[in-house]
Amino acid sequence: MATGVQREVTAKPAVVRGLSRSFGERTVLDRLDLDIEPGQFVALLGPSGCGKSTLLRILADLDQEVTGDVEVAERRAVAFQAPRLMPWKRVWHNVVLGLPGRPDKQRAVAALEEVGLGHRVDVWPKVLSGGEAQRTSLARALVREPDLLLLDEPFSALDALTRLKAQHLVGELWKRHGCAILLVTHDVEEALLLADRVLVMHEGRIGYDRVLDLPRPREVGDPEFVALRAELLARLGVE
Ligand SMILES: Nc1ncnc2c1ncn2[C@@H]1O[C@H](COP(=O)(O)OP(=O)(O)OP(=O)(O)O)[C@@H](O)[C@H]1O
Repeated sequence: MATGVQREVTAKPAVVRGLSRSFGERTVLDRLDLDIEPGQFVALLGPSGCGKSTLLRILADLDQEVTGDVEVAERRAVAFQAPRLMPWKRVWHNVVLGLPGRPDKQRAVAALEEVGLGHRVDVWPKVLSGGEAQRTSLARALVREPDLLLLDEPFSALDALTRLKAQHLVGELWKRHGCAILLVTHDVEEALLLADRVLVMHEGRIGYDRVLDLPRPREVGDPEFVALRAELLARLGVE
């Protein structure tokens, strides 16, 4: 994998125009527009049921029942809230599952080492802790060298400390790989700690779109951080 290499990617990893998706009578996405720039870390917030996962699934090409235009980088990868590992394959094999050619263990090991799981290569998924399973899922995404990494609440099932560590890891991996990331999250602080840009969905579209120019590493106590958190919570109707 392209460890330490910032790949030159010029095309936008996602361009969405007039995207609509309905389930029966209910319109979940309503003529939504979105551009994601190369290497940009975008956090997507919004109340439960507003359509965040629906949008992510469409970008991952897991749902094609849509109207509108969607162009997404061919090299994309997804990690979900539940790691979805195959219990009958060893951890390393899970990482390279679905890649063309013979399962490449060396490649899997490199990816697992990158997420701090060099010691878990040969075990079965059932012995992994929740945080380890989630990191395996990240390794599986990164081994595909994506231009766009789609993350659907990847940390929400983790305890607070493991979650902080996983957030830090994602920040580091993003810096190293230079891929664009779309992170669906409920957590305003997580969005403000990690993202370059924060989106809030509202009535089936992007209702709020803000580029963050906060210096990194971010500090939760920083006055600008505190002000942004209040602004976002107000947007989300949590005042
Ligand atoms: N396959 C489906 N069939 C019917 N309705 C669906 C389907 N998938 C999603 N929905 C509905 O679409 C709406 C948006 O769901 P979605 O999972 O995208 O929301 P979300 O913003 O990700 O929510 P949460 O934050 O709770 O995960 C919900 O009302 C949901 O019930």
